Amino acid sequence: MDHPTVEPEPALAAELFGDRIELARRYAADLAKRGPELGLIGPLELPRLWTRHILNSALVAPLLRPGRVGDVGSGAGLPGIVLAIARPDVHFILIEPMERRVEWLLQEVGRLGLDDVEVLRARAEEAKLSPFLDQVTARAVSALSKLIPITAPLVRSGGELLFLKGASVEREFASAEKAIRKAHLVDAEILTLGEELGTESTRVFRATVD
Ligand SMILES: C[S@@+](CC[C@H](N)C(=O)[O-])C[C@H]1O[C@@H](n2cnc3c(N)ncnc32)[C@H](O)[C@@H]1O
Repeated sequence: MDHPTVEPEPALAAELFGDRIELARRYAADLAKRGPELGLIGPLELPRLWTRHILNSALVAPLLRPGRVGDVGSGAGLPGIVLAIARPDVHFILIEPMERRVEWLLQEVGRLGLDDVEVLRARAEEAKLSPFLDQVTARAVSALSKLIPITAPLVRSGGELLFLKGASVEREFASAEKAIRKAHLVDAEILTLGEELGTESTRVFRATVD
């Protein structure tokens, strides 16, 4: 069966990736070619591959600090690989338990020549990271009330959780009050990124580990 047409690259992509745009193009092409067959993205996502997936992830790049960032449940490499392309000054650890997805991530990291990226086959709750992370990202892994207890223990005091969320983020935030308190999170907030750029916005839950 033929897959739907892949979204043409939006003009904003070159602006967001700067001199790393060629790597982003290669990743988009690889994901479009292999993603559906490997079960990394549904074929119906191809017509919105850039806007919904790649740019949605890239909008978070300015929130990262130079340091160690873990991406929990990286799957196709969203946002981990996209962020590693956009921020070569950051050390990334892509944390993913599923073997086939880990294989894809390792291959893609090699193909793109992303030197400062490690791939760790583990569930977040079993990952042993030393030293602790400065920041952790996650996208489409689970609701905040479940995601916070498995990710906050990986982050150093003063480090941050940055979760890319959908329209349900306010509801999830309200239900995660206890988890936020138990994990000693402070300054928890919801950010909306990308509105001024005329693209689909990205909702981000951000909080600091006390
Ligand atoms: C729906 S996919 C999303 C993948 C990617 N983040 C994205 O936005 O396309 C969820 C991913 O989280 C991974 N995952 C689920 N539970 C996890 C856990 N406890 N620790 C780490 N990864 C987990 C799954 O294996 C899967 O690859």
